Amino acid sequence: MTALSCPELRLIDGFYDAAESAQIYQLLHGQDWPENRYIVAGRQFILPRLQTWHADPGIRYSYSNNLLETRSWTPLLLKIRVQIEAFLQVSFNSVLVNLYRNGEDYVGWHCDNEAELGEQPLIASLTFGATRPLQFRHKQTGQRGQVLLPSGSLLVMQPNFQHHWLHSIPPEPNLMTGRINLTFRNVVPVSEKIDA
Ligand SMILES: O=C(O)CCC(=O)C(=O)O
Ligand SMILES: [Fe+2]
Repeated sequence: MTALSCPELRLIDGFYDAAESAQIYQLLHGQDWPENRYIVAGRQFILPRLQTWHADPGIRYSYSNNLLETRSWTPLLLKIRVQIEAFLQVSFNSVLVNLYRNGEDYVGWHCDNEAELGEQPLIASLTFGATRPLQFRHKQTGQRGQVLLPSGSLLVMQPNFQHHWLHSIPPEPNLMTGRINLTFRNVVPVSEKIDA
């Protein structure tokens, strides 16, 4: 199965050309990466990748706030954000940066459907460095597929993708090179629940 059989995914290959992508990879790789061990409620978690989270002032995201400090935008991340926003005609206020140091790093099956992303979470996902497959699996039917994400590609996850499908980047033990992924998101403040 290819991405074409998942109508909620749209892949734009070569959004950045090879030279630009290699340069962006190097610049992002050189940023300061935090420790991937976290203690939450007395338990230690080890993320099988490195992450940073960048957002506009005042934007809180429970997933990241449990694990990650919120950083401000770097000039490079801001430049990419502006380019993606102009292309998609959508605005984003945050980005999660994932570094898969080699094929041992991965992300397990999940969907990005936190309440803070709103009912219709469109996510723009950029890849720099090694090509890895994004696998997807239908929540009800179990139907599966994958799409290869080359360096410089932009994958648009349409809102219904998170409603109907789980996704993962599986480990690939023989892969020695790194991959950096940016997922641009729009976090909407969730109003406090008021008990009657
Ligand atoms: O690395 C990728 O392509 C996907 C990352 C992802 O699913 C996430 O950060 O939520
Ligand atoms: Fe995800």
